[in-house]
Amino acid sequence: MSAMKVCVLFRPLNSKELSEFGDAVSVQGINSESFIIKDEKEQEFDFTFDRVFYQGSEQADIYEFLALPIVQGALEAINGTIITYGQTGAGKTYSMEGPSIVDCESKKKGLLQRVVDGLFEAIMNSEKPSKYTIKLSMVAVSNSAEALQSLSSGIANRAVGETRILRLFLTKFGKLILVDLAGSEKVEKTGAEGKILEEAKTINQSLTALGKVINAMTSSTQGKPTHIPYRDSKLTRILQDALGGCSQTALLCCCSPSPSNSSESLSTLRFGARAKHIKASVHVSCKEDIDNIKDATVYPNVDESRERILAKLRERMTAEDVQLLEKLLVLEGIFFDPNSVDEIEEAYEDVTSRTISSLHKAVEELNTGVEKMRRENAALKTSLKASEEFYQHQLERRSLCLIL
Ligand SMILES: Nc1ncnc2c1ncn2[C@@H]1O[C@H](COP(=O)(O)OP(=O)(O)OP(=O)(O)O)[C@@H](O)[C@H]1O
Repeated sequence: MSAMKVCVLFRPLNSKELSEFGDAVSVQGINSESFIIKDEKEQEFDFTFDRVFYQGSEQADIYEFLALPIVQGALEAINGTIITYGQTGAGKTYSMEGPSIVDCESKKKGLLQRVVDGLFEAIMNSEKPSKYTIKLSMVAVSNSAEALQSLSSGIANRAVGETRILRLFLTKFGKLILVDLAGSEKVEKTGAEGKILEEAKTINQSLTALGKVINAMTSSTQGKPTHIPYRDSKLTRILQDALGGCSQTALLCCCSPSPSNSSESLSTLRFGARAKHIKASVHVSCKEDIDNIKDATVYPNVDESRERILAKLRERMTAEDVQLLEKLLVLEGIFFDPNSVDEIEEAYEDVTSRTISSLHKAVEELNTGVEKMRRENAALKTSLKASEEFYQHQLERRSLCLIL
């Protein structure tokens, strides 16, 4: 089984598509996993995914297949990520949030509401609900309604068109990330100008970076470690855990079934097909990590959490290096929440990369210095040789005079 669960959703035809093409569709279902799609030239392409949700599918079915195992995993300390991908208007936000986060008919609730409800329900039904704390980016929330209200107001404050990333942290347990990616269509098709064009370009850059990461992860390397360019964009950095770490990830590729959008749908499906090939082997270390987390004792206060993080760093570095790193973090003005292992790791990564680049700079300077000294040395040798020849010549002349 692939490490990433990849599903496809075909939303219902919208009124524009219906008026232009009637009820014509480019998709022909084979079964719940496979279908055929025709491009503009009527060429057929067949695809198979973990599950295909055709027009008229229930939001509850998508949640149960795609997200429920991730919610259950979060309670078992496995990080989870759910991503919706596809062109503008393909149904990403509808799948994630339904028509509205709060005040939503229960049948139409999206993945977000169902994940939050599912999480609180599982916690309330657990033997010891008090051992769980849920944080929404860093704000503690105590029930589903409070969480959804905060998410709803947070979402209302975001610009339309950008990628929305929602993070839910279960302190001491898993972290859940829900990502509603920005539209994946080509910039030209949006007809964007000015500020919107600039925004579209940034979106394209982060989607390109995501594509590059997935390509790097799925390229055959014949046993050689491949460089995965996670740091190329904020999006791929945030998704680093989801794509390469100890995590369960689900990707919902949202498509229009209309022939008018077949080329964009095909590009979304090809992206999904590529993501499906991310090897399960990148998750091999997961089991051990999860067992370690499960076995770990509960750390009730900040000092103990900090100690746990430092202990983790000590495993990789000498005590002296850890002390230096602590000092460096303060000097560099990198502040972090001592409760969050992720943040300290990010800070650690930042310091490491900065240290590496200063080392690179120092090596470059040294090389320049060495080169300069080499040139000076060569020049000295040449002038020494010239002096030797001069004196030799003088000596020979004097000897000649003496003989004469
Ligand atoms: N499964 C669905 N059932 C009914 N209506 C849907 C469904 N999916 C999408 N729609 C409708 O299609 C329209 C566009 O959907 P949506 O806003 O989710 O697109 P999107 O992919 O998030 O676009 P953008 O990238 O612009 O955010 C909305 O009016 C939404 O109500």
